[in-house]
Amino acid sequence: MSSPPVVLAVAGTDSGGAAGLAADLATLGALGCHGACAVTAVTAQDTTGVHGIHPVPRAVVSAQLDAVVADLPVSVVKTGMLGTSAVVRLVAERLAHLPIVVDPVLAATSGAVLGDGDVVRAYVTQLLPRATLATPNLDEARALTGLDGSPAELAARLADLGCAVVVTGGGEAAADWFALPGGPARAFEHVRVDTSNDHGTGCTFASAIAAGLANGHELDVAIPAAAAFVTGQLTVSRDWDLGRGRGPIAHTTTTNRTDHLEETP
Ligand SMILES: Nc1ncnc2c1ncn2[C@@H]1O[C@H](COP(=O)(O)OP(=O)(O)O)[C@@H](O)[C@H]1O
Ligand SMILES: Cc1ncc(COP(=O)(O)OP(=O)(O)O)c(N)n1
Repeated sequence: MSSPPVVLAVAGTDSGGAAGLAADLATLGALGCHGACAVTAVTAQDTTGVHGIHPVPRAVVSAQLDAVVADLPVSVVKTGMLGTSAVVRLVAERLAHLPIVVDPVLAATSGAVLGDGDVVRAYVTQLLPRATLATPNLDEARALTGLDGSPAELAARLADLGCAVVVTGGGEAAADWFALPGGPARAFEHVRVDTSNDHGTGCTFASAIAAGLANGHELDVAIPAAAAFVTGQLTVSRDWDLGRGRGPIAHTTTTNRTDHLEETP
């Protein structure tokens, strides 16, 4: 049997298991990839919000990147919460030879700040010009551009930094806006799931795109396929009742596998 493609997720942890590395590794595994990881921050987080953030020192993030890249054939890098401008610069310097999908995490849905002004500047000047794709939501696109335009305008403006961009349309919108450098944005429309169990959608979406690229697909295939994956997982968790806040998008598979239990004597 051939080995799966390897995707390196560089991101923070969510103790509630909805967003961050929990979402990344579950999504990568579900989509046929081996997920390696470098932890950038530990958050005390649940469905109601972020209660504490502990950034991992740059040297410890660096050691994790070195260990993975020296040993595993990484095809694609996916970044989530990087936490500090030093870690944004580190990723830009150390991993620029690989395709990078950047989810520029600046805030959680609850409003908690996961990246400050220095982090925004480091994304704009260091990482986005070296990235393959960035996947900001509308608030993150506004913070990165300093503008208050439409999702299409912001996608096109951000793409001028040198990478492809998808401005995601959570909330009421059922479209994501995709732009390549120098071109206008176009919409990828998809079905909207009516649910409040949507914590972790951004991480799941970006990881699913990274898995699509690692499996050999182009962006214009990987992006709508990732949106379809998110829609499917939101449908699985639509009626769940987990936690007191915005519940997790499903990271389970749609089938409940029990065959391994039946084989146990
Ligand atoms: N209720 C929903 N139904 C279907 N797709 C959704 C829904 N909410 C978000 N998405 C999709 O999930 C992906 C991540 O978007 P978004 O939720 O905006 O990211 P973030 O979690 O970073 O704010 C996008 O493809 C977006 O269109
Ligand atoms: C540790 C950590 N990383 C990223 C996020 C943001 O998650 P995302 O899926 O982009 O968005 P929300 O689910 O918060 O809307 C996070 N909360 N924690």
